[in-house]
Amino acid sequence: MEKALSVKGLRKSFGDRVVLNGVDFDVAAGEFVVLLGANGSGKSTALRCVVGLAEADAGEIAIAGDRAAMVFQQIHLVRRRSVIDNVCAGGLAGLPLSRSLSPVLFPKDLRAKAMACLDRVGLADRAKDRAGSLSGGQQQRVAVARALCQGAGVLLADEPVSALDPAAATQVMSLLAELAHRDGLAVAAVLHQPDLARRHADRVLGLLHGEIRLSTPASNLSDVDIEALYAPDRVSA
Ligand SMILES: Nc1ncnc2c1ncn2[C@@H]1O[C@H](COP(=O)(O)OP(=O)(O)OP(=O)(O)O)[C@@H](O)[C@H]1O
Repeated sequence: MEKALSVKGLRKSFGDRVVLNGVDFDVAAGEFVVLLGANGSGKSTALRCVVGLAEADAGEIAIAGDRAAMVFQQIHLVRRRSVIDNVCAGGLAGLPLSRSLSPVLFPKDLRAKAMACLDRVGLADRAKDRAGSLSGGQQQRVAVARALCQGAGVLLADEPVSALDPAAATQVMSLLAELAHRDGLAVAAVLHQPDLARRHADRVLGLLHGEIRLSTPASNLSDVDIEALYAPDRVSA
């Protein structure tokens, strides 16, 4: 499969704390990868380096089309604006400067693109509603639509379901899997739920002590793998 995202030798420290100590991984177009690891193992930092929110100390990051979009646990919609306006905001960077400066009324072509993204996440019928009136799960799907509106081939998600109830979490995970499998995006999500990774992802990567220590087909993820990531001292004792 074609690599859409390739990360090699990624290093990042905060002061004396080495968080990423040579992280290597790839995500192919059409693949859904989940990154697991204990609190503080550097999962978010790795995604933030890929999307450009943090600056890596060293390493190579290659992104097909040069652009990755990201969704977060904190959804950050503008609650008072309509759903469609929130999705349009994802496409602003793609407009010429003169058309992006006063986004009170978004251009017609951008609204059409945003509607297609909303349709993709199953929320076209809620386009005119206030974003704050949607449930948490629906808001996260709007955030995914906003990310899709950026037109990136790589979609990153940092704990996208941690604030959602089980049914909404399943819906968002199914959507991420579909975006990979049906639409050909490369999708990488940080999760704290190994069971959801098993059910929805293609491959699981495990981060420990600043390195990728596990790479396995998601359906093969074992309890021993999980224990080795979250309680390594117990496994080696
Ligand atoms: N901007 C920052 N300044 C200083 N330290 C940071 C910064 N961002 C992250 N860290 C530290 O880097 C380490 C890794 O953080 P990161 O958020 O990447 O971990 P994580 O695996 O995503 O954790 P969690 O599962 O708790 O979200 C932590 O020790 C954290 O305190």
